[in-house]
Amino acid sequence: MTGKPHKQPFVIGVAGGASSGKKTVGDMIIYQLHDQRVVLVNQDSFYHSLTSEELSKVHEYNFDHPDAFDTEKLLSSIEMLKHGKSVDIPKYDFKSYKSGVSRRVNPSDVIILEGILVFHDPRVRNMMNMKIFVDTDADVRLARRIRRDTSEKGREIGMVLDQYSKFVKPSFDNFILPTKKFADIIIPCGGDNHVAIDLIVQHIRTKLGQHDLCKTYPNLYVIHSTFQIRGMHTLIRDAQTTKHDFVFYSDRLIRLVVEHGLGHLPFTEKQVTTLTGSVYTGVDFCNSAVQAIKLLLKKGTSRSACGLQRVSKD
Ligand SMILES: Nc1ncnc2c1ncn2[C@@H]1O[C@H](COP(=O)(O)OP(=O)(O)O)[C@@H](O)[C@H]1O
Ligand SMILES: Nc1ccn([C@@H]2O[C@H](COP(=O)(O)O)[C@@H](O)[C@H]2O)c(=O)n1
Repeated sequence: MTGKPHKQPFVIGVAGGASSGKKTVGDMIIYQLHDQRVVLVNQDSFYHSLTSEELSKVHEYNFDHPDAFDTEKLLSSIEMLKHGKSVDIPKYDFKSYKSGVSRRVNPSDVIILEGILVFHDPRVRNMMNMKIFVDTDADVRLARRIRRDTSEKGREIGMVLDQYSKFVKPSFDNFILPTKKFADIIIPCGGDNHVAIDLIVQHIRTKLGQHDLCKTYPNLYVIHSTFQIRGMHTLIRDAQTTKHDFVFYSDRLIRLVVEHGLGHLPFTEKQVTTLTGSVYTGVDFCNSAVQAIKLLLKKGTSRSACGLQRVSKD
């Protein structure tokens, strides 16, 4: 076998009612994962094109029913991406009700699959590593829908309201809401919920950073790679880097490792009295933690010892 073994991407499903904020949540995750390869796939891309007969009676067509989507194509597309292959995903036109030219989607570290019914089919659900349901009140969803459909899709407000009461609301109650129970995370207020988005992104980062070694050694922690860390690694690998810079950046990297390690050591609560006489409650490393640092100092090279001494006085 040649080349690197293919690492399966992390697949996130984002479901919820129409205009609940699914795409907004997906975009916010992408924004925060700027240093990873992330792709957003929209279930809307897999709407069946309408036949001329269906088109002539478009007001009777239920776009909120699971049968409105080509789920087989969606499944095979996600399967391809999961196996590290590029795939052509159709572009759906809400005005002509037809699929047009495709866009090429390349394999990524994270795939976000967003759509009203992405939790409906168990085969699609089972491809997901994380399932998010965006829970937004019906009146907010309707207000956003009216604004969006009249301004972006050029539809009459009467038609939007008819479609809502005839298909959108009943389908939400019958097909979308029952899939909420499959969610790992339910986000109230969608894109306004920054706390939920931060927690989700942290979890994804942890999962992406998990090497196979982490499965063998459950107490192994991998420091999250930032542009700063990658920049310093680039510098210390560069044959053109001066000795002074090599020492400077190696030292900074060693300190980062030690500081990160200290964060995993046991501690106890400790109270101290400050110079002004008030009591401050902080933490104190346990004896075992200090012993561990001393051991590292004994075994360490002179450079790592230097880095260690800067973060631990003992
Ligand atoms: N938190 C929010 N506050 C105000 N408007 C929002 C918010 N989230 C989404 N929107 C707007 O509502 C509309 C639908 O949002 P979108 O994320 O596309 O929903 P969905 O993907 O669920 O249909 C968009 O016009 C978007 O700009
Ligand atoms: N030709 C179409 C296709 C779909 N819809 C509506 O779109 C909604 C789903 O999209 P979101 O991005 O809002 O999740 C769904 O409620 C369909 O009724 C449409 O109006 N016309």
